[in-house]
Amino acid sequence: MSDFTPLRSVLYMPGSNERALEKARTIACDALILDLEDAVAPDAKASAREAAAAAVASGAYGRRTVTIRVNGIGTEWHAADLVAAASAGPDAVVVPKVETAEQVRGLATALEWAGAPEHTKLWAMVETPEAIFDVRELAAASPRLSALVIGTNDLVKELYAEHVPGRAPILPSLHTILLAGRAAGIAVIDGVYNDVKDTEGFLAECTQGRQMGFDGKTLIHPGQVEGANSAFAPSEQAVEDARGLIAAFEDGKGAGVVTYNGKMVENLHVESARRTLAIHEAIVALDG
Ligand SMILES: CC(C)(COP(=O)(O)OP(=O)(O)OC[C@H]1O[C@@H](n2cnc3c(N)ncnc32)[C@H](O)[C@@H]1OP(=O)(O)O)[C@@H](O)C(=O)NCCC(=O)NCCSC(=O)C[C@H](O)C(=O)O
Ligand SMILES: [Mg+2]
Repeated sequence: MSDFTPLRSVLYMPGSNERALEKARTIACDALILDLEDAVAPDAKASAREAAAAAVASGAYGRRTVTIRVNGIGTEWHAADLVAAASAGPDAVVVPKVETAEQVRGLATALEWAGAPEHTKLWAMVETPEAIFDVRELAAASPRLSALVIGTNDLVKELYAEHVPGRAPILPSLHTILLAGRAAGIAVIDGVYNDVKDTEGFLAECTQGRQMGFDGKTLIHPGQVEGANSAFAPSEQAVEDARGLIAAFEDGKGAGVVTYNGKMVENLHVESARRTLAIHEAIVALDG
C-alpha cells in the first residue's frame, strides 16, 4: 500500500460560496482549497471563515484532501482564520504570500499553539519575488510544511510580467520553486489557469506542468478537474512500461545495467518506475 497522496487536481473555491461548497462534495478533484483570501470580499470574511470550518468538520468530502486557505500574515483576518482553521483540523492550512523560513516556523508554532491536530499540515504559497529568493530555506523550515503551492497570478503581477502561452516569463521562478520542493522532499503544486473556457490552453499548461515535474495543478473551475486528473496521472503505457522495466532489471540477476525495449535501464530508472507505480496505485485507491 502506497503512502503517496495524489494531488493532481487541487480545486479552489470561495469559502463564501455555499453552492460551490455543496457542489464540491461530488467533484472528483484530489484536493480542495476552501478559500478565505482573494476570492472572498472583506465583508464576507467572517461568514466565509465559519462556513469553511463547518465544511471541514462535516466530513462530507470523503477521501479527498481538504484544506483551508487563510488570509496572509499581517492582514487583519490572519490570526482569527488560523485559529478557526486549526480547530477545524483540515488536512492542511494553506497560507498565501509566505516569504521566509522564519515565517514558516512561526506559522508551524502558531498552528501548534492553536491546537491543530498533527495531521493538519502547512502548505505555503510561493508567489512573490522575496519568497523565490528564500525558497530553499523556506521549503525546509518545518516538518509541518508538506507542500509549496505556486501563485502564478500574484507572481506575474509582482514581476510586471504577462500571462503568455508557454509561460516563458515565469519559467525561471517555477523551476526554482520546484528545485526547492524536491530538495526538501515535499509536494509542489502548479498555479491556476485563469481562462475557464480555454480547454486547449489549459491542457497544454497541464502537460507542461507534468513534464516539468509538478505533482498537480491548482484549479478554479470544476470543468478543469478531469483534464488535470488525466494529465498528472501516469498513462496506461507508462504503467505498463514501469512494470516491464522493473521485471527486465530483476531478470538481469544482479547486472547493474540491462535493456528494456532497446533502452538502457539502470537502478535509477527502476526507482523512477517504482515511483510511477506508487502514484498509479494511490490514484486507483483514491478513485476506487
Ligand atoms: C471563475 C468562477 C467565478 C466562474 O464562476 P461561474 O461563472 O459561476 O461558473 P459556472 O457558471 O461555469 O459554474 C458551473 C457550476 O460549477 C460551480 N462552480 C464554479 N466554480 C466552482 C468552484 N471553484 N468550486 C466548486 N464549484 C464551482 C457553480 O456553482 C455552478 O454550479 P451549478 O450551480 O450546480 O451549476 C468560479 O469558477 C470561481 O469562483 N472559481 C474559484 C475562484 C477562486 O477561488 N479564486 C481564488 C483562487 S485563485 C488564486 O488566487 C491563486 C493564487 O493566489 C494566485 O496568485 O495565482
Ligand atoms: Mg495569490
